[in-house]
Amino acid sequence: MKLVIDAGNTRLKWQVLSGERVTASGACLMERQELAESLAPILAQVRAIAITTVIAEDRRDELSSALTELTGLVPRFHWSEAARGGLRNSYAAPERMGADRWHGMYGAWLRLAGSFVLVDAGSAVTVDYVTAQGVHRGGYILPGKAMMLRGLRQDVARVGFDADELHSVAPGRATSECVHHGLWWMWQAMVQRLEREALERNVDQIVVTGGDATDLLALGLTAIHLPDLVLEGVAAIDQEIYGL
Ligand SMILES: Nc1ncnc2c1ncn2[C@@H]1O[C@H](COP(=O)(O)OP(=O)(O)OP(=O)(O)O)[C@@H](O)[C@H]1O
Ligand SMILES: CC(C)(CO)[C@@H](O)C(=O)NCCC(=O)O
Ligand SMILES: [K+]
Repeated sequence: MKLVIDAGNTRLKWQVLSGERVTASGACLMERQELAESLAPILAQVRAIAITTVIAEDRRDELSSALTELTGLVPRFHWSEAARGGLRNSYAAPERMGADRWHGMYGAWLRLAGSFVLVDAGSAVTVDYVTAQGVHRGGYILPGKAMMLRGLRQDVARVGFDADELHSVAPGRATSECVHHGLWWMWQAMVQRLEREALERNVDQIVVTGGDATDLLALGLTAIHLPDLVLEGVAAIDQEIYGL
């Protein structure tokens, strides 16, 4: 059995694969204790570990040694590449691209025919355009939803608000409403822009993934929702290199 991990800035997501079949999955925070508890039921079966991550080097080293301690295995880290299987990166320095973006694009490239735009709504939001020929046209990096709220909470003195989200775009009449409606209003604008650009650029499909993808769908985005796309992409690459 192979353990595949996507370690993002907020959460770590994992799957256990038996051949190409997912037999278990989970998510946890990056702390040692949480990780050990989350993985406890499957640890004995793990024979290899494949990781995609965008966390900083010190946290990555901690994750690596925690996994080695738990399993006795040295995890295999996968990074962004210049090209693979017909998919081509637009970055002059491909290794600088977040591995989650590359692995998400590769997952979509393997699954879909035609051009696509991949929206990963996680801690940050990324938007990446890929042509039907597999050429990455480029993309965007934006602050994520939780990050936008945190920014308002931390960086302005007089904007306190409830944690409860309000899904409305009506102009607010109290601080909490103004903040939550404002966020929803901005995300609705993002949905409208995505749909317009997809038409203008002849994009066949909009693909969404990440913890906040359901918000985009709730706002009416016409898209394919593939929640495990980043894991799928890195699993495929690990298999191409090391086998099942
Ligand atoms: N259980 C959860 N814990 C934390 N965030 C969650 C959870 N469920 C949904 N979310 C939402 O998901 C977002 C984080 O998305 P995701 O889990 O994809 O992040 P990530 O993989 O850590 O991010 P990234 O890869 O961009 O660093 C947050 O903005 C939050 O609103
Ligand atoms: C943008 C994020 C944070 C999204 O998870 C990640 O892909 C990342 O850290 N990227 C590095 C910079 C880049 O992709 O150009
Ligand atoms: K992610």
